[in-house]
Amino acid sequence: MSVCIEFQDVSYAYPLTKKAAVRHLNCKLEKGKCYGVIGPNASGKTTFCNLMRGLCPKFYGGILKGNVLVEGKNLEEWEDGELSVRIGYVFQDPFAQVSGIKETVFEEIGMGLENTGVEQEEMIRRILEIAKVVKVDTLLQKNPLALSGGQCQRVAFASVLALDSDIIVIDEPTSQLDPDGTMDVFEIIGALKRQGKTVIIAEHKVDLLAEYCDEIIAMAEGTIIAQGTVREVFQLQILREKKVRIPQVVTLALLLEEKKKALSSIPVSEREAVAMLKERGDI
Ligand SMILES: Nc1ncnc2c1ncn2[C@@H]1O[C@H](COP(=O)(O)OP(=O)(O)OP(=O)(O)O)[C@@H](O)[C@H]1O
Repeated sequence: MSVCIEFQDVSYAYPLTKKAAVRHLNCKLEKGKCYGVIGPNASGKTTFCNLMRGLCPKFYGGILKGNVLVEGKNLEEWEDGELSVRIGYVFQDPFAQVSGIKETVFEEIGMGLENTGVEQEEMIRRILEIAKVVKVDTLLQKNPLALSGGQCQRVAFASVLALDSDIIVIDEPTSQLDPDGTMDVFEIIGALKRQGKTVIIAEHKVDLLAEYCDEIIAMAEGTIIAQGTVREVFQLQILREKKVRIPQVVTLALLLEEKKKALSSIPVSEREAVAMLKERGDI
């Protein structure tokens, strides 16, 4: 097991707030795995993402206690520029990600690459390739400030993918997207996983997380209440107690269990549930 991010008893309070946004976070994230971060509104998901990217407290200010280690090195030991290439970060608000200084989507996607020493030919090749993958190839000559929410979210995603970071943190990437756009994002996440990237994704769409993630980190009221495989975490009673959303298929399986009609195990996708029901001859 190779740990790439570790939280050691991390608590953090934003400036001018009395209550810490997150408290006593302890977790280890392994290289090459995909993590889904779930929890109700204001449970601390974004703050957790901001912490691993070093934005709290460097950008936001506030008080940090404990240690956040990236590749074994404490956050303070990382140069800002170095960390921003090592960890790609797709913000919750795509409009916040757009630089506002580039005139075309093409330039916007390439912006992060400009300072990394990538040769121009390679840079153009990468921008065109990624634009196709995230389906913004028809927008390349548009002004980034004239994009719709969904288009902006795709461009923000493309800018981060262009950096080819080993670790990619994505905070609610589908909030502005329709169902097709959402599926596109999850397909990209699947491709990133296959490339061996470490992906951390905060999302409310738990049904999709269950299908794509290796592990789930569940948060409530600023703390991590559970971490483990999708199957382990989603069946925990504490999630229901803390009003953490769980996949519909898990709710159904737990209900069947209550009625003494339990499936052979807890399914985490519709496909699995159908297979289990077929196996015992129910359908
Ligand atoms: N910039 C900020 N200044 C002060 N408090 C903040 C700031 N950002 C977040 N908070 C507070 O920190 C707590 C955790 O918020 P956070 O945004 O991390 O939760 P979240 O789980 O991502 O929520 P959501 O699902 O609504 O995006 C909340 O109480 C929130 O009000």
